[in-house]
Amino acid sequence: MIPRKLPPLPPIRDLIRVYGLSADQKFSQNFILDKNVTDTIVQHAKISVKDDLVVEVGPGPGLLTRSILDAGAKRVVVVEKDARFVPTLQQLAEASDHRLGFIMGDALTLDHSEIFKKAATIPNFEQSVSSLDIASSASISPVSESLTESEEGNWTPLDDRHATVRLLGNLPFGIASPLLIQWLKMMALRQGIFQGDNRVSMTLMFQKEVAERIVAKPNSEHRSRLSVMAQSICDVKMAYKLPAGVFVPKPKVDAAVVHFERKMEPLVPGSLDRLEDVARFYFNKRRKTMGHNTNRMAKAEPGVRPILDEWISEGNWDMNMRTQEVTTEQFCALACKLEQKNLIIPLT
Ligand SMILES: C[S@@+](CC[C@H](N)C(=O)[O-])C[C@H]1O[C@@H](n2cnc3c(N)ncnc32)[C@H](O)[C@@H]1O
Repeated sequence: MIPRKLPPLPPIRDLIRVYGLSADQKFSQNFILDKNVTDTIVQHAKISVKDDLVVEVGPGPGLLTRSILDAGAKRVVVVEKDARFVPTLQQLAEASDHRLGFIMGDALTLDHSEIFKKAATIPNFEQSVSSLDIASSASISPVSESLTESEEGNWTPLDDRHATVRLLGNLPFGIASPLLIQWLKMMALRQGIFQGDNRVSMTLMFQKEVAERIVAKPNSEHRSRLSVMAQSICDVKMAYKLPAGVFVPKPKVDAAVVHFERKMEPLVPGSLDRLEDVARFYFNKRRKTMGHNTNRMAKAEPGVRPILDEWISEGNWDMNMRTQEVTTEQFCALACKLEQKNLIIPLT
């Protein structure tokens, strides 16, 4: 299949000037104006004509969106909060051969069924979505073709309702972490665009320091609650580091793109809430030993002591290890035990 490309479009700098779209810090706007950079992000996202749905958060003037469309994506839905971008998004939608739909709204509070509704207005998608109960947990599209040649080659469709859904964004730095946590929790519960057995990936820009925390392995100085939550449910990879000078206006910090692929077998079944509580508790005192933190937890909530003892003896813990040395699997094991016994731990 030959990817459909966009026709020649005015340079993005001209659109910004003509429409008076100077960056507004209220929306954490730092634009990328170099198409080589946005094309590289899209390559890391592995976008292809076979993907069923690509969602972009915060398209702004739309250069990353152009790269997504140039890669041949057949159904792209973008979500943008700043209404000033309506004319440029409209122009891009018209140039896209009806492959692009846009929603003006807040990605933090958006009901994801709106994304499916918008996708359903994109030609070729209608038939597959007409049978979809948007509120249900069904998959979004009965397309199996996209999975037979998945790049890892290890995703086996369980039925013909699988789809490949990709989420991208040069995220507004101000809300990047809350957005990520929200999406990870939705992924865990298979909600919204992460529903059913869809193959889902996310390719997202963060401040470099946040990206380092997300991908940090045990023993890394960057290891954090975010590392544990993300790695419990996704395979994560630092894809692309970008200096601050790539953005206009230039932010105070460098940035990096992280690529996430949802694990077929997450390390915790269902909700991530318990895992978040466990990781928060231990990382609140990250330099303390396991022995110290575990005693602290048992003191704050005595009912948890037998679970902790069991966890420690099963894990054969060295009580002198520090929080940052604990593996994601080990934190997940404790979260699963607490979940099974329906025990809540204190938050500090
Ligand atoms: C860092 S800029 C990226 C713009 C463009 N994608 C680029 O790479 O040049 C972040 C974009 O997210 C938008 N945005 C900010 N908060 C948002 C929110 N809550 N929901 C959706 N979009 C948001 C901003 O208006 C802006 O267009």
